[in-house]
Amino acid sequence: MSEASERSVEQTVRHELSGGVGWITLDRPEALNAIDAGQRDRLIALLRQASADPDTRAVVLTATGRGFCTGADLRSRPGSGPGAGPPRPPGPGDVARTIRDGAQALVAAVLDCEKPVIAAVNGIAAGIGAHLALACDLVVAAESARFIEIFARRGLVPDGGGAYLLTRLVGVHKAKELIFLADDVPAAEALALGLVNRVVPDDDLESAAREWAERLAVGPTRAFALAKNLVNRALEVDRATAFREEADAVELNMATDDGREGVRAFAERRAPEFSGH
Ligand SMILES: CCCCCCCCCCCCC/C=C/C(=O)SCCNC(=O)CCNC(=O)[C@H](O)C(C)(C)COP(=O)(O)OP(=O)(O)OC[C@H]1O[C@@H](n2cnc3c(N)ncnc32)[C@H](O)[C@@H]1OP(=O)(O)O
Repeated sequence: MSEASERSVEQTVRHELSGGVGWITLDRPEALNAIDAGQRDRLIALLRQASADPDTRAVVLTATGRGFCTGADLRSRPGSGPGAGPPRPPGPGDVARTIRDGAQALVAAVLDCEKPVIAAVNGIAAGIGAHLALACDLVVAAESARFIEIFARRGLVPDGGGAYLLTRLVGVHKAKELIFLADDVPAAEALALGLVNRVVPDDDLESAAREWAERLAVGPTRAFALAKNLVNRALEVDRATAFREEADAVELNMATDDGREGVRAFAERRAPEFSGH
């Protein structure tokens, strides 16, 4: 039985809402926060709930110990309890379905979350764990953090949007280098590559993530959601589509309370009070 299955998924994937910020914390440090299917599914559920919850204005994704997330838990097998027989070999399409419904759904839950998601990377981010961090809107890394596109070490094809994310973040040649060579990328190099926004001393990670998250949590939440979607789509659509969707987003936002509050506050020479609606 994997350690994960001895503790509840609520214990190993913790959630706390504080000051409008939803904190999601992976807490299985003894396995460097590798995730099994249950933990993956809880992460997806929490991100989807955060997206819909009006009291959640921003999300921070972090972990305990020296691992942020080292990808799929390669030691836990579904139904691998005592007396379980040998694993059934996957049938045709089974693995592709697992990837679609699992790793890809997890990364999509981050990209589609209608709240800003900050990754506070406390340590090693490997495999789908790296993609979980890199899919976030803002990435703050501890100096000791490192990113590993580790799949090639396991003879695997990157999944969970690895090629999609890396190519957009660092370009074709560097993406192929990271995928083919699977070398560790220390935080400072990740910053130089544009994989992360900030690198801070390990002890300052939580406060740095909290500072950004609390600023976002009092900002124009709907405008952030609309802008996030425009940026996410910017590399996929042509200019005409991008300009049309931008104009539609501006019009949508002007119909929100915050879309009017910002300009009104400026005219009245006072600080805006954004409600998030
Ligand atoms: C979305 C996931 C759903 C999961 C569903 C089931 C999965 C089925 C497999 C199908 C996979 C499809 C999707 C794949 C996604 C991936 O992410 S594939 C990549 C998987 N991850 C890895 O290959 C990383 C494995 N870990 C390492 O290579 C090393 O630990 C490290 C990251 C390079 C760090 O090395 P080091 O600092 O030397 O620490 P260690 O001593 O190796 O590790 C400390 C303990 O943590 C345990 N551990 C680390 N990573 C994992 C892991 N991924 N799974 C399980 N356990 C892990 C490690 O075993 C050590 O434990 P102990 O031996 O008990 O001390």
